[in-house]
Amino acid sequence: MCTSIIYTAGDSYFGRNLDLEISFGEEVVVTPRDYEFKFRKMKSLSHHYAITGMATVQDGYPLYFDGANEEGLGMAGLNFDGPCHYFPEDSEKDNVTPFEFIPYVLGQCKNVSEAKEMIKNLNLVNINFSEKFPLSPLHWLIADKSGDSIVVESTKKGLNVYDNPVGVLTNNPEFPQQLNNLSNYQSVSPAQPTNTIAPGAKLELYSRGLGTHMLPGGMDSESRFVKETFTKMHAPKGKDELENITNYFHLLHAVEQQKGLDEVAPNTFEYTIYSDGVDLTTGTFYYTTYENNQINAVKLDQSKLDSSELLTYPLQTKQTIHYQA
Ligand SMILES: C[C@H](CCC(=O)NCCS(=O)(=O)O)[C@H]1CC[C@H]2[C@@H]3CC[C@@H]4C[C@H](O)CC[C@]4(C)[C@H]3C[C@H](O)[C@]12C
Repeated sequence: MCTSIIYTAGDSYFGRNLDLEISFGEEVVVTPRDYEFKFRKMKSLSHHYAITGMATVQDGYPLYFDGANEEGLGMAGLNFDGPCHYFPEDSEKDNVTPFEFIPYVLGQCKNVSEAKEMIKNLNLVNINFSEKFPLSPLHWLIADKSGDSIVVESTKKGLNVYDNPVGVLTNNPEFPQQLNNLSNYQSVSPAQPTNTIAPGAKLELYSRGLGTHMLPGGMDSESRFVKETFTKMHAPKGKDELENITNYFHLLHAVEQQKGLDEVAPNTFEYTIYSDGVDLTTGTFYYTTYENNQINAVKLDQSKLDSSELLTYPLQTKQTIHYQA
């Protein structure tokens, strides 16, 4: 399971929680403008927008989980096992494999509307990266620095693109159902409720925060979708980058999966391996890991972007405690 958001407060911040039981050796990877992206069925891209994100590099190829380009367009792949369906090659369409989808879009599009245009003729073709990295069932949140976002889902019906009015994506079910389910929680509120259940009876407001009493708190994707939407929609906007990025991580950590709570096989637990966020205006990439909740960052270094070599930054997973004298 995973959660991805776009949060606009001054700048826009885009990223996700990666919830899983194993790691793929992911690290922060910057793909400079002249790295040659080879595609299985499309012409390669020898010059493109630079991309920063979380990826595992295999055979010299950055397999991005999520990331953003230098123009402020971000994209994240989240598990979508069940409804997800990829198609055989279609000679009428632009055939892009799921593992190429992030570089294909972020390499060429500046914003959500350009991405929408590019996706119109796209076919997510069922070709895997390798035996070791088989096809994975994903859907994607795509967002830009204006705060706009869309969801892309490839199902038996075809390639579906949905406008996302809440800027949140988790996992199953299909996006229209996730949105529909929010109807059940319309009355969740930061304010204390008024008594509409039994207007004549005297009901005590025995606690603060009673307006959120019905807010779900489970690890499942529907619960996280509702909780994250409520949390993000009511998030304050800070006065500077430090406040905003601090708020941003509070938003993602609100749906963090702690170890021990989501058993996916006997005695094996899925948990939030990392949380990350890119400032879509400056390109600074921030992250925390389960082991280290200090915020780490990689600044976008303009002087290194006109190159063809990947830049990699291993995750800092050691917690540092600031002992006071
Ligand atoms: C599993 C993760 C989603 C997290 C999640 O939702 N976990 C629920 C698990 S559970 O369903 O609850 O058990 C997703 C998110 C991004 C994915 C990588 C994308 C690049 C590459 C694409 C290739 O084609 C296959 C290998 C590849 C490295 C992918 C592996 C894996 O698929 C990643 C990590």
